[in-house]
Amino acid sequence: MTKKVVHVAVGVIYKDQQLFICKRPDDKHQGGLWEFPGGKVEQGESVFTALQRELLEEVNLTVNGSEELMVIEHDYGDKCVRLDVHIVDDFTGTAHGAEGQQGKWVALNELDDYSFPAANVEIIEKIKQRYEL
Ligand SMILES: Nc1nc2c([nH]c(=O)n2[C@@H]2O[C@H](COP(=O)(O)OP(=O)(O)OP(=O)(O)O)[C@@H](O)[C@H]2O)c(=O)[nH]1
Ligand SMILES: [Mg+2]
Repeated sequence: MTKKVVHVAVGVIYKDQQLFICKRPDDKHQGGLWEFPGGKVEQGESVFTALQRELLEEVNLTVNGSEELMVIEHDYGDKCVRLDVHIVDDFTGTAHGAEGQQGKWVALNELDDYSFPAANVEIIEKIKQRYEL
């Protein structure tokens, strides 16, 4: 039987050589680790609409446009995810953890100081290539 895959829209929020990241609540899947804001794509919803909805809910940003970076499938054992990762550099608003979670702007060359879920290793590699770090 094929495993159910959870489809997730993930936003790499970029401004002036920095990314906005959030800390996942301890009680959630991969809790306590840092993440790029985002969440599940609902039935019948486009990835871009999910991205807009999740980033407004989680970090209070209005996404005007985004660009696909990559799609990653990762099996955590307890859960299988498909991350549809987009670079978000066209947005309005001031980013903050709008659901009470910790959130911060981190310089691209300091990303390695933060622990992310295993699926994010590839994302971070790709970001480094893109911004020539
Ligand atoms: N948002 C986000 N999720 C990620 C990342 N990396 C990663 O493996 N995930 C996984 O993707 C899944 C989606 O997550 P989510 O918990 O944000 O979903 P959601 O916002 O819809 O929240 P919910 O769980 O309250 O419904 C989680 O299993 C999470 O562990 C990442 O960088 N950002
Ligand atoms: Mg989320």
